Amino acid sequence: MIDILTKVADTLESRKTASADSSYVASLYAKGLDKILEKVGEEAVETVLAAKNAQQDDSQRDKVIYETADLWFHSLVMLAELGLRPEDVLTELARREGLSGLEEKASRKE
Ligand SMILES: N=c1c2ncn([C@@H]3O[C@H](COP(=O)(O)OP(=O)(O)OP(=O)(O)O)[C@@H](O)[C@H]3O)c2ncn1[C@@H]1O[C@H](COP(=O)(O)O)[C@@H](O)[C@H]1O
Repeated sequence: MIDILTKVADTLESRKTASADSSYVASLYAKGLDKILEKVGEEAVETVLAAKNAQQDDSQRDKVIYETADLWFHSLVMLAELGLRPEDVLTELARREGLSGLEEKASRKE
């Protein structure tokens, strides 16, 4: 399933030469990084609101998945705009795997 991140990232890369009229991603690139960051922020807020609603109402759980997909997608566009890849983030997560968050935080304070 992680392959989908690579596949979408490849599509996002190919949209760098596409016309803004034919591609939503190309239209975001044309508007620039600030617009992309605005979308990431907007989708993050929508994800938080969906999660809070799902806490009260199980029927809202699908909305959390939908909004998280929007957030991940726009984050991938942000990475692409900056010349970064989802694999870079996955490598960082892999580096952290098994490293206790509490221990890591404590080591920063020393
Ligand atoms: N995964 C996605 C994806 N998820 C969400 N979206 C779009 O993201 C947009 C954001 O939704 P909103 O409701 O926030 O947008 P809006 O109100 O139209 O936006 P604003 O005017 O407020 O900026 C919608 O147009 C969605 O269709 C996506 N658009 C594209 N992709 C992937 O990107 C690929 C390339 O897309 P195109 O460049 O459009 O061909 C596609 O093949 C998909 O794999």
